[in-house]
Amino acid sequence: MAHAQTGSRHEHTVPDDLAVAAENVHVTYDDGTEAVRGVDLSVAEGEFFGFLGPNGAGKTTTVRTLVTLLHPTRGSVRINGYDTRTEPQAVRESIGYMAQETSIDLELTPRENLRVACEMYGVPAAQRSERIDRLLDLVDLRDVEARRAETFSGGMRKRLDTATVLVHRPPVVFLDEPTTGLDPEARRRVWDYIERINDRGTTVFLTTQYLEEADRLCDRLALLEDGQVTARGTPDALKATAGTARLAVELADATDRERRRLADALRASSAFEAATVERTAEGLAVETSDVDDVVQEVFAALCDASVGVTGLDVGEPTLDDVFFALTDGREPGGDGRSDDAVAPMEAGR
Ligand SMILES: Nc1ncnc2c1ncn2[C@@H]1O[C@H](COP(=O)(O)OP(=O)(O)OP(=O)(O)O)[C@@H](O)[C@H]1O
Repeated sequence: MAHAQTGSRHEHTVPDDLAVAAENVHVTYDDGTEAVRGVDLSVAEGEFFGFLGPNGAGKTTTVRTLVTLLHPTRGSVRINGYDTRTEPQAVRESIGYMAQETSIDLELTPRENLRVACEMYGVPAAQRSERIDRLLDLVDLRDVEARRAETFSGGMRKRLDTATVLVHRPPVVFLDEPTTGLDPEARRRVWDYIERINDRGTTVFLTTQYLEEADRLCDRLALLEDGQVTARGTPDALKATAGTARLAVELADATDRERRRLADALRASSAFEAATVERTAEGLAVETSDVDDVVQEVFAALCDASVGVTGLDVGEPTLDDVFFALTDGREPGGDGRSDDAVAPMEAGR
């Protein structure tokens, strides 16, 4: 276990009705590296929370602090209402933590691994067998339950790993890059599984580098850069900050007269306060930050003006666009394309 410097008692109080409540958390390693510099996080019970950031941003350090493996140098953390500093045992009993490195014993079968986990987490003996059966079904390893894990693929090992952190039915699980290195099919199965446990009410705190999945799965996201949260919000809110979507309208008759007639009709409509309309070779392009309303307005204007349309294409911003812009070209979890320092930005809380 790595050791972080321990500091003075926390100066702040944090609410205890959240699954995760971190306030002004700093973590400085013994060599002076300030890996986490003033992080605030609140995750509600049942939430699916995504924690993203480029390599070395401090995600793993933060997660290890939340799960009591490191002490914050400054600041305070409550997990399920328990203080990580004064009640670490209660915190550990109420969480599951899957580290980046697998913690399963490759010499053992899935059933044996789960039995060991049940013992470790103090699952009552009478409940073990049924609980293990259900977990093996949930992670789709029932067919291979008698095989040693060393014969498993990376995806099967990850699924078994995820099952072992759930034997004590923790209300919150922390998953650090659970699908890195897996092929798309294996990744899909791990995501399905994580989604299922969240559907059953488990709070999920996930670090991942797969932004499409983060967009699909997470209720809210935080972006960590250089030890600080620089953006947070729902995936939709974050995408909205990336600015504009672009609607390309291809007209059957793209003469100047026809394009001007339609552009005037579009500009006159009320949804167009936040949109710009420009002429293109094929017809028109509309840039807007309010894509839902504006698409409807475009349709209405096209119909009213009886304009012939041969194509309509909507290009919406993705989380990749958002984070690529925010991190100055370094992708969250990616290999990094620039080492430049980036200015902290706040994208709505
Ligand atoms: N035990 C340690 N001692 C000193 N510095 C460390 C230690 N562990 C991590 N660091 C440093 O702390 C910073 C944050 O590292 P951390 O592993 O938390 O980032 P991360 O966002 O999880 O990165 P990755 O996505 O690559 O896992 C980095 O500069 C790293 O080199």
